[in-house]
Amino acid sequence: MPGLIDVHAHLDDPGRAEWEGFPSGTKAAAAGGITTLIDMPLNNFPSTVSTETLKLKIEAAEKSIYVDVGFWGGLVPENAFNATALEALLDAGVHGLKSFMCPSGINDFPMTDARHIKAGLSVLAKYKRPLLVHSEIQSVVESHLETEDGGGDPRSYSTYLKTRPPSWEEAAVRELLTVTKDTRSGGPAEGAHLHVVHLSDASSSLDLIKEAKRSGDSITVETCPHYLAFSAEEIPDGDTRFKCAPPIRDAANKEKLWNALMEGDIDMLSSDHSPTVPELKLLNDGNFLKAWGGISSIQFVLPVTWSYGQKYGITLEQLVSWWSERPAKLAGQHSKGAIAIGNHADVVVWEPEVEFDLNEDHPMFVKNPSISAYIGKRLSGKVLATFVRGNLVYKEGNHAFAACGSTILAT
Ligand SMILES: NC(=O)NC(NC(N)=O)C(=O)[O-]
Ligand SMILES: [Zn+2]
Ligand SMILES: [Zn+2]
Repeated sequence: MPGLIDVHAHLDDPGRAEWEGFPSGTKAAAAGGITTLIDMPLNNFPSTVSTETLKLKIEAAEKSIYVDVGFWGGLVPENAFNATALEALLDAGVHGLKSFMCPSGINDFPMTDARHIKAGLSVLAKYKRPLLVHSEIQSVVESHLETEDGGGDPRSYSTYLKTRPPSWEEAAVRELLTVTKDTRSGGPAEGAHLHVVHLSDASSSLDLIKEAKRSGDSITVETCPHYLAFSAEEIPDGDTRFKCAPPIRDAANKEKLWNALMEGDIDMLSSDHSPTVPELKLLNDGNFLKAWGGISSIQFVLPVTWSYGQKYGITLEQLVSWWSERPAKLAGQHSKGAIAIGNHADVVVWEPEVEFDLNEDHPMFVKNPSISAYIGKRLSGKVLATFVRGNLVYKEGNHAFAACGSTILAT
């Protein structure tokens, strides 16, 4: 199959390499059949919001990556109204921009509002590159729940779930759609594209996105394997490995997400691999309100999608569409995403029918395996080998000696 392209991964390098890092993160990606990933501009320090900080990223990645790696740049209040700075960042090779509509949890990556996003889109239009948005708007009414005493037991998942209701996602999407109109044919930002990352709410938020697509807005949406594999009902008290934002919702929502994916209303999948050190996951404490939000998953997205998708009758062709073709298009990777003459030979060899237990004995290549929400699961779909541009980078538990992945810059 074509190698997977993960358009949403946080490898935290430079600056927080103890959370993940380029060597461990790309080794895990290769072991999971991912041949290209586009690294997010935050959780590393400093955040990737300028040509200088992009340079640090590229330096950190070079000679230490086992798969191809590209970069998103950050759209933040500091650069949003500075077209010259944004153009410099895009000229330097970021594949597009990423912004947050709520606090990101990272001090040097502040949130943006619709005005910043409108300004960003108008610059992106010239480059025909996308803006990816973390679409949640913190509402004042509910935010008191996020304070220390929570309004419930902080070890109980339902306490956390209530702090980030679907209305947060809906409010963000509603606001985004006031500016995505600009991307329509003939509009002031024609050529720009808006991509909603990690959708969790399969109800109103998704309905709004569907309607915008029908109206001709240039908009796509991804969801992540953890929203398709888990439901709120089954998350044990204190098990903060499952904390992420937006949160994993109830089983009925999960069912709706699968239906939307099967119907083509959700365009693609990404890992949103967002690990940290075990100490910040507060695994002993189990405090959902204080623990770091983010799921560690990059090595297992292929078997997870395949295993949990059996019930819905997913096909290999759908896997390729969700994990290779459409992500390649979003990231402007025209020589990737399909096995075709002239393309890079980015290939994963795997056995869909082979099952394995993801226990402590299973080789894990992420830096902090204990925080992964998938430990303890039985999955089907074993990756045998991964090739990046024809180079064998992973085979049956072993990696190539040389880290021969390339940094990929947009031109
Ligand atoms: N700072 C983060 O990496 N946040 C991430 N955290 C999640 N998803 O829980 C994200 O993508 O929003
Ligand atoms: Zn996010
Ligand atoms: Zn993320």
